Amino acid sequence: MTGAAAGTATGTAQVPGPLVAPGPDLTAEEVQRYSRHLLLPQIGRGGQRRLKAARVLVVGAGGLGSPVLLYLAAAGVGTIGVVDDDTVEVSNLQRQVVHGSADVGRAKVDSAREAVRGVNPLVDVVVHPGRLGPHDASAVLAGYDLVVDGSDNFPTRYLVDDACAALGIPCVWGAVLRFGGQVSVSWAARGPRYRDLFPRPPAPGDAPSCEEAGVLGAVCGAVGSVMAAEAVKLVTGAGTPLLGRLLVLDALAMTWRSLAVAADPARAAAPEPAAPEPAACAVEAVGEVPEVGAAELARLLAERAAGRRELLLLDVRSPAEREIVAIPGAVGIPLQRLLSGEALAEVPEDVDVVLHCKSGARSAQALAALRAAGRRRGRHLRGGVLAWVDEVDPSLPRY
Ligand SMILES: Nc1ncnc2c1ncn2[C@@H]1O[C@H](COP(=O)(O)OP(=O)(O)OP(=O)(O)O)[C@@H](O)[C@H]1O
Repeated sequence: MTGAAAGTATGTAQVPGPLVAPGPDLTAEEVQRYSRHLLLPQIGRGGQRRLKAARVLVVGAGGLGSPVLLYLAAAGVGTIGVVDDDTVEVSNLQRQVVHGSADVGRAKVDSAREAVRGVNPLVDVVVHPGRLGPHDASAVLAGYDLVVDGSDNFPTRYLVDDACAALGIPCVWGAVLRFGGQVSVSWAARGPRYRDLFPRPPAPGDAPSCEEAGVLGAVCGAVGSVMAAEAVKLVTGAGTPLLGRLLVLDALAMTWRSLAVAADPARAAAPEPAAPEPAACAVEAVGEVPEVGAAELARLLAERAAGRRELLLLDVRSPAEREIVAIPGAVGIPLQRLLSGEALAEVPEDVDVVLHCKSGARSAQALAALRAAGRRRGRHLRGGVLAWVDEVDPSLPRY
C-alpha cells in the first residue's frame, strides 16, 4: 500500500457527480417499492431514476458478491451483470447468502439470477458464466457503468482494475479474510487505483485464501454491504465515495478504520505490470510436478501399514483444516514452514514422500520447494484430501 497521505498532485481524489443519467420516470409500483430511497434527499426520485438506468457488473457471486447482488437488486439497479465460473458447494452456504441449500451443484450465476429476480423482478439480470480472463475482460465489462469486484484472487482484481482503467469506469472492490475486510473505490480517471495500493501481487503462499484460513460469514455481509452502498452512491452522486480512502474492518475488535491512500507516482510513470492469467494457479506457476492418485496412495499406505514400504505422507494444510478432515497417518507441516525452509530438516532425504493439501495447489508448491532444495523422492496427491474423500473414504467430510 502506498502511504497514508492523500492530496499529492497525483493522488488527489476528485469527488465525482452522478455516474449515470436519469432513466425514465418511475411507475407507481416503483414509487412504492423504493419509497424509503425517495425520502432521502441525496437520492430522491432523480437518484432512483439513475439507479433504474444503471448497468452494474458484479464479478463473483460468492461471499462478497452475494450481499452486493441482493442489495443492488433491492435498490433497483436496472441492469445487473453477474460473472462467475463456479458451482454452489455446501461449504459456500455459510456466507454466500444469495444461494440456498437447494442450489448446491447449480451454476452460481443461475442461482444468483433466480435470487435477484426473487428480490426484485424489475431488475434485468445478465449472466456471464465462465472465468473472466484477459481474453474477454474488456468485452464483458464494456457497456457497464460500474464494476463491483467481489472476486477472491489477485489476478482477477488486477485484471478487473486494468480493464476498468482502460474503459474509464470505476471499480468498487472488497476483500475479506478471517475476521477482517477491506473496501475501496478504484477509479483511474479520478483518484488512486487498486494498483496504487497493491503495486505487486503477493508471492504465492504469502496471502492465504479464505479457503485456507477461513472467514466469518457476517464479515462478508458487512464488507459487501459497504460495497453495495458505494455503488449506489457512485451511480446517484450521493455523498463522498471511498475514492482515495481504504476502509478496513477488524471485526474482532469491531473497528472500522479509514486510511487515506494516494496514487503512486512511480506507478503512473512506469508501464503496467502484466496481470497474471486468472486461470493460472499455483500448480501451473511451479511447473510439472509428479503426482499420485488417491487410489494409488491408499495402496501405498496399505503397504506401509503392512511393513512393506517406507513412506512419509505430509499434509501441508493448516492445523485447523486438518481438524476438519485428515488422511489417517499423515504428518502435518504447514506450507509456509516448507516454503521458508524452516521445516526442511523434518523431511528425510532417503524416504519416499507424498505431499497433500486440500485440492492439490499448495502441495504442488510445497513439492516444488522440496525439489528446489534437492529432495527428489517426492510426489503430491492429485486433487488433495478432497480426492481422497471422493475416491477412498466418502464417509469423511468435504469442506
Ligand atoms: N476470474 C473470475 N471469473 C469468474 N468468477 C470468478 C473469478 N475469480 C473469482 N471468481 C468467483 O468469485 C467468487 C469468490 O467468492 P468466494 O471466495 O466467497 O467463493 P469461493 O471461491 O466459492 O470460496 P472457497 O474457495 O472458500 O470455496 C467465487 O464464486 C469465484 O468463482
